[in-house]
Amino acid sequence: MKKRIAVLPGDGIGTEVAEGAMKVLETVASRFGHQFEFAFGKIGGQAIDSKGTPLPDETINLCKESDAVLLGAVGGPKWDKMPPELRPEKGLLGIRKELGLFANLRPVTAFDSLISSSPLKKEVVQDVDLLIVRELTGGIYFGKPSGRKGENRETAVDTLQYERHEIERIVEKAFTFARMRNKKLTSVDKANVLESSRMWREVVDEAAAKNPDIEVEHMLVDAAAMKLISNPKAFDVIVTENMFGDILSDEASMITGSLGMLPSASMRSDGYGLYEPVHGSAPDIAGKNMANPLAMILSSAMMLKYSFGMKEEAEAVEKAVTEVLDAGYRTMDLGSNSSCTLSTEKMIKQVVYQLEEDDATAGILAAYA
Ligand SMILES: NC(=O)c1ccc[n+]([C@@H]2O[C@H](COP(=O)([O-])OP(=O)(O)OC[C@H]3O[C@@H](n4cnc5c(N)ncnc54)[C@H](O)[C@@H]3O)[C@@H](O)[C@H]2O)c1
Ligand SMILES: CC(C)[C@H](C(=O)O)[C@@H](O)C(=O)O
Ligand SMILES: [Mg+2]
Repeated sequence: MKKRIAVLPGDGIGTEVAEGAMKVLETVASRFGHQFEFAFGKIGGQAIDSKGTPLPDETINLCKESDAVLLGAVGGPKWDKMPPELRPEKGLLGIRKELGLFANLRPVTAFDSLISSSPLKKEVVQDVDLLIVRELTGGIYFGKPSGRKGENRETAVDTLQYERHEIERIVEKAFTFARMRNKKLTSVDKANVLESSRMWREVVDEAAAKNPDIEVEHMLVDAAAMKLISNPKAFDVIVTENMFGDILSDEASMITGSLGMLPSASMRSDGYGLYEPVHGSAPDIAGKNMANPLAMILSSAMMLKYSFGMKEEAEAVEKAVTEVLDAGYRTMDLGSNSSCTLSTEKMIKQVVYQLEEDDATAGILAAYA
């Protein structure tokens, strides 16, 4: 299969980890006989510096003309004092909105060999496998008005607004995923305070009545934050609005041991998607060849599965990552076990090597079959 992939490495460790996803995809292409063409675009601080805007039109067009998008990360202290419209994050929010990517899937999987990397107890994290379905193009991130008011700009305004149809489509997606998994859906809101959350609950209840095969529960976001750490195994699929999903997913990353382990897919209904790690540009470790590339690599596996329908290829990538971790290889964020601590580049090489090894083993097994 021939596919064109837009690559937007962005800032900080974004460029380092995007390299990993491309190397892994090249290996997948040669192992499975596909052709992946990478087309590069600028976003975030990188785009501000060279084009004067965090989201140049050519980047939007490049994404629209591609079969899927890979994005590293945006942001950094260099641009933190920029006016709101010229912040790198505006580029990320803009591309999500522009491409209509309303459904952000953030799977949280506890790898057996990383149980001791988590700050939580072994019995709490072992076997956790949950999916956060985060609404991505509405809510307080996009509400109008927003900004400063008053003679001395002493009033700051952010507006939390949701249209019913925006809630309906994300809730429908969440039911679909719950059906494909363990048929349990937890809707997280703040219905004891927010009107948008009360409408959210109404929509979920209506959908629950139409989908009686799915067990549905409502949970307030503060309690959900607590439960995610005390008993994450109680969750299967979590559906929630934009900002709650942002916060809960970083929290949930600690179940896996590191923010550097969480991949994500930002999708619309036709299967088109942008694939990005949950983490940011990590200015504290950027340029040091220390970042964990696995969240980005696992995001590329999500791309293979969800946008290209390449399930076997996606599973091969996930298997290679699991094997590398089982063999004891770690990046710094997963806890320093000196002899097996790898740089970003070496971790990428290890995953590529494992993918090639698995291919050779599959070839040998086929010859004997
Ligand atoms: N999707 C995105 O592009 C995205 C997401 C989150 C934050 N950001 C931006 O990134 C910048 C930094 O934000 P932040 O520091 O709050 O969040 P961050 O996710 O960049 O980093 C938080 C902490 O996690 C560590 N970390 C993150 N990813 C890692 C990886 N792959 N390997 C090892 N350690 C990793 C960092 O070193 C840091 O200590 C900000 O400008 C923010 O707006 C961008
Ligand atoms: C950088 C920021 C705009 C972004 C978000 O809040 O959506 C990030 O935190 C994420 O989780 O993808
Ligand atoms: Mg976030």
